[in-house]
Amino acid sequence: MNLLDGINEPDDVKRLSGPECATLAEEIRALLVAEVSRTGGHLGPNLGVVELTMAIHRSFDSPNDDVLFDVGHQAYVHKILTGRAGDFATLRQRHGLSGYPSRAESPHDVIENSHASTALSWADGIAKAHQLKGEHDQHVVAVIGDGALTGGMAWEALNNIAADTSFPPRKLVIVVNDNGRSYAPTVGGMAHHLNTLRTTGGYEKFLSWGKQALQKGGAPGRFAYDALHGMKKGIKDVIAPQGLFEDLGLKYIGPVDGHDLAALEKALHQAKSYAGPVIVHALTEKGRGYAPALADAADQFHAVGIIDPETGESAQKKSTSWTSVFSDEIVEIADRRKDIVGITAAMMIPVGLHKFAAKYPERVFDVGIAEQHAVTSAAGLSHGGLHPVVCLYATFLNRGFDQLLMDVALHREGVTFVLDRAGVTGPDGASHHGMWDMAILQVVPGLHLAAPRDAARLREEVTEAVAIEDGPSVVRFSRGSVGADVESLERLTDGVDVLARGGNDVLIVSVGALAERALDVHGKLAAKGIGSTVIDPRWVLPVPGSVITLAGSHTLVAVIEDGVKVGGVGARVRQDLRAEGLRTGVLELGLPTEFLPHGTREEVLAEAGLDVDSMVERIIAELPEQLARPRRAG
Ligand SMILES: Cc1ncc(C[n+]2csc(CCOP(=O)(O)OP(=O)(O)O)c2C)c(N)n1
Ligand SMILES: CC(=O)[C@@H](O)[C@H](O)COP(=O)(O)O
Ligand SMILES: [Mg+2]
Repeated sequence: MNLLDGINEPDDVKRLSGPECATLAEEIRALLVAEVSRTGGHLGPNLGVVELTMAIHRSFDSPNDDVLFDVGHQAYVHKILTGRAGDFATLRQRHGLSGYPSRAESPHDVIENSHASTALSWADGIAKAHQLKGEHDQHVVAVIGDGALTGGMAWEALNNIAADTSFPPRKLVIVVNDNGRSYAPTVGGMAHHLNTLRTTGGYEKFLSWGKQALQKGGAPGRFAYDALHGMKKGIKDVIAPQGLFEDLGLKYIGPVDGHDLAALEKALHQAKSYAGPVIVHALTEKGRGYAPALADAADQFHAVGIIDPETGESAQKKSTSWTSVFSDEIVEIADRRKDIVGITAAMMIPVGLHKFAAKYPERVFDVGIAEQHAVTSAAGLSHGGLHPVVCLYATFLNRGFDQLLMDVALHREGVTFVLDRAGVTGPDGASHHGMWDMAILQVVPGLHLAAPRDAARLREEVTEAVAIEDGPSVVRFSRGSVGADVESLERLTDGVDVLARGGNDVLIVSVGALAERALDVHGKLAAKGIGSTVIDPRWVLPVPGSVITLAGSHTLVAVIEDGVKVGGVGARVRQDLRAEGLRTGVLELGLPTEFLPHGTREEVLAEAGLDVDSMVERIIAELPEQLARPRRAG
């Protein structure tokens, strides 16, 4: 019988002795390695917060106290301590445990959104609500990583939290989980400050460290140390971010060894008793206790697939990913064009800029988890005569929409956006599906958006995109493996590819990576005596003219797209048809305006009605009505 079997809620952790806690930590790490190596997930981040999460749940009273996790990818230990240890075999699977906090799973879970840098704003709001409602015994604890602290929202929140002059003061504890990494080492001035603390172990210790270092230098060293001590205030503001935090009006406690449970609990109890907002700075190690993760220089097993638990080696068969195709193509483009520069928001390898950065380090910028800054700094780079390629996961572009609209498009700056993980992604769930980009971007004046159907078109359309210099260009593609190339029968003058011909009952407009599926629909319709033409516009926004022309000669247009149908390409085709006075029916086969669950990409697409059979059925059901309607208005 292990201790984990007896952990069903935080009180069960509170009752453990110190040695028992050490045993429990070992059991938790063993469970994480055993289960996550089978399911895939955020192994490294969670191995790094075992003691930290235990200390939080031993020091506070969730769910009466709110325990928040920024991003939430590091909440597996929280789930284990709140009664879900037995569910990890279903992690990130359809109807299984979410990889992020989930209110449907537990009252202990609050933030489901996996977009970084939001937890402090949540905490500020909750703390204000407790205060206004007179709930003065409830704490809000927000765990935020050093990476998420590079996001602008975190500083907007800190600015407000620090302004709290209310009485009684709000009970808000910010736990900085500082492992020095996002995926790779965290970049930026904040990281430098935190690193200074990490290396000198805190301001006071910094001075004694300085004293020893300087006194080794004899009399001059002693003089320098005295001068240093005399500049205590100045040094404190420059060297120790507690100066940064304390100058904001926030109490700073730390740095604390994030793997020393007793020290953590001492700091958290000190924070709990402090009258006002307080920061506890914990130093942790991503991948702690698991040698393969610690040996992984790239990202210390930030997000793993299925791996061999003994070696950490991938146990999945190798395949060509969309990202790898882009990663090679952008280097070839960078070879040809010296004005091309790349920008990533703390995801150099995941978005495929690492090869570009390795060959031309001065031409690739990692701005931290700061998509808004990434987009507007790209407008600046363009204004300065370069052509930036901003590489993000599609879902994270949501955060930089205003900057794209008002800094890039309004000024007609030539910036290219490469959106990886566009469409249904799968295991990361609702806030990770990249399903809104085509809908929100179709309102941007002067924007061109391409959705490549395969590797050949990806290479082609990225090259075409970086040639657009008078406004934003976007290329969006899926997560995971890219299929075989889908060749066209003919390319029309405006770049639209005809993939199949077979009659004028239906014009199937295939957007992006769903081309093979569109051809399967074509084949199944033909087997039922329904003739269709399949086209891939390649550039879907604005809708090419030949799409509208072809639609005018078909009974029904079916637009298949891996994005929300409200405001999607299908909706745009309908608008453009009506503007031409054409009454051709349009069937928008896109995603519903819903938050879609986690699962495999196939499962989620099927549940959204984008499996082949469902689409065939919907087209057949729609046809009779269209056949009975006049093709032209009036
Ligand atoms: C807005 C946004 N951009 C990018 C990401 C992708 N992402 C997930 S976790 C992560 C790194 C987070 O680093 P940190 O906050 O230090 O947490 P750690 O993994 O080190 O525990 C990134 C960039 C995200 N979730 N949200
Ligand atoms: C939490 C986060 O945003 C990323 O780590 C994400 O989970 C990675 O997704 P991929 O597995 O698609 O790279
Ligand atoms: Mg980190």
